[in-house]
Amino acid sequence: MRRLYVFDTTLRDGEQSLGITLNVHEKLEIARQLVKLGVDVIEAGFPASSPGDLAAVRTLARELKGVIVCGLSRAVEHDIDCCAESLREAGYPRIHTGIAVSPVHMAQKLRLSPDQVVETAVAAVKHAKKYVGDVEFYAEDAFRSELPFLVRVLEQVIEAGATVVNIPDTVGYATPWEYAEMVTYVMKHVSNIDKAVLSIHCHNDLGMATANSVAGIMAGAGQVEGTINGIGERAGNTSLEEVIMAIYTQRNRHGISTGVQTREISATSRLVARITGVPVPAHKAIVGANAFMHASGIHQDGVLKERTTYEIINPEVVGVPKNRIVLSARSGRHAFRHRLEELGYHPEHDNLEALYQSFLQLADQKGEIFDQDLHALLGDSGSEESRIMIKHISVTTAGASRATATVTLELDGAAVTDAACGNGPVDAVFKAIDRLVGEPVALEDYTLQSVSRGKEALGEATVKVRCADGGLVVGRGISTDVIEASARAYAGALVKVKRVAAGINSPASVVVADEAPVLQVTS
Ligand SMILES: CC(=O)SCCNC(=O)CCNC(=O)[C@H](O)C(C)(C)COP(=O)(O)OP(=O)(O)OC[C@H]1O[C@@H](n2cnc3c(N)ncnc32)[C@H](O)[C@@H]1OP(=O)(O)O
Ligand SMILES: CC(C)C(=O)C(=O)O
Ligand SMILES: [Mg+2]
Repeated sequence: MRRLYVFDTTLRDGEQSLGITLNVHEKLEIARQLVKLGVDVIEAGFPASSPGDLAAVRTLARELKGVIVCGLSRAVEHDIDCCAESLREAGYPRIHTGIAVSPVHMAQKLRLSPDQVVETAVAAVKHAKKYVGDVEFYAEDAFRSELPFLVRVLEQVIEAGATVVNIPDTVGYATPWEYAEMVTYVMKHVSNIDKAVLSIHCHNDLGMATANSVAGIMAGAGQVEGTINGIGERAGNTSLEEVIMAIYTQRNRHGISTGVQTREISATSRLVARITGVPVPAHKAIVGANAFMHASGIHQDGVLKERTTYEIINPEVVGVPKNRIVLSARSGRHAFRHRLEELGYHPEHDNLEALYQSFLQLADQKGEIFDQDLHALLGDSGSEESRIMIKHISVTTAGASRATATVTLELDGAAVTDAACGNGPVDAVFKAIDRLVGEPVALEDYTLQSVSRGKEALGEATVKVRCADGGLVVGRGISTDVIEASARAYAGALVKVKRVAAGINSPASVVVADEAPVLQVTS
């Protein structure tokens, strides 16, 4: 296996993200996690940029053990002196210095001729070498440079003592095959490249930082640079976790390994997101909240039969305890039954189909279905012959306490409609149902509570009614609409009373028609 070195610049290039400034405590907390993650190099900051960053790099250099701690500088003596000063107590210090090599940067930004750039680069490396043995040179904007000139610069800085040479795609302009071509070109034409490690550093302006980095690694680069969660200047840097996992998942095909403890990836990502305040998009590869969730029936069925049908990474490998099957209207019977069984329910085949249809109806209203929804669904279902159906409810309110409700029920196979007034919509609906069902009961108690999470959470209404014989009957109703939930609870209680009176013992239930709008409220 070829060993790839992993250079983390979350605390330097990552910190160049708009709106992020990390203090020493925050840098140290992230850096300690990066050590656990097993990166080889931590670029801790740009010591010349401010006294605070110099102090932060100094603290990290002193505190971190068993890892190379690096500081960035321009090819300017003062910057290099600041790096050296901040790295004095590091076990393994590295100074990362360099200068831009593309025509536009040299002419417009630096206002230096190519010869002056070579001279400045060599002088910077020599100056850094006075302090540390390990000097990395970056050829900024290397991808837009003229390759023969890049070769000339790299040969001379290696000659001056650079141990690592970095050829960044500073503005994220490359495509994978072009970046790989540049790596191949450098390896072939830089005569002394065997005396240094070739490093790659990509930006994500065209969304290709990971692809370019992997292409560069396949072409032979020995070190990859990037940040956790891909944070960084503009559109960000290469996401290290993506590159690491690309290398890991393909290790048997490409024979490349890193020293990274992949199980620390998820914790590292969460820590960086928390401390920087930059959230990780849900669909982000490896560390996004959805990365190991399966949403559609065909995928869920596949994963339940054999995980690798739709998962190329075992979530445990990156520190995610397990994948998740998310139930929604796109779920099929396999996933639905699987979750019910996990929750301890073992419905018969026929009942399962009825439950599945109720589940779909609910999922169409609600989106994601949580376990509480399933518990509610199970408690709310009954056999076909014990049902009454709420076909339609319309409520007109006038002021806070007057309402008229018109309710259509399918009762004993026939649709019946009646209307009633009440002190508010729920009272009016109850009175209309009273008229339709015709059982003499007194409402003893009515409660309403949320039983699941989310904007479309289910409301559960519970009613207690006292029958003519003095007994108490309870009805429960579940819906995303509280009036509908209340109607289901009340109708359920009344139908139970009716069935008990008729000597029928099977459980009663109330279902809602799916062919018509159930509820209409006007004011
Ligand atoms: C691609 C990258 O990510 S590079 C790293 C980016 N990081 C940072 O910029 C760190 C934060 N920066 C800072 O704190 C400041 O910009 C400092 C301390 C570096 C410099 O501040 P100032 O001295 O005020 O200069 P300022 O930033 O305005 O301009 C940059 C100067 O450095 C020059 N310069 C830029 N890069 C380099 C380099 N690699 N080597 C030598 N000179 C350079 C520019 O040409 C310009 O020079 P000029 O003043 O002669 O025109
Ligand atoms: C300073 C260098 C390494 C850099 O960040 C870049 O070129 O993107
Ligand atoms: Mg960069």
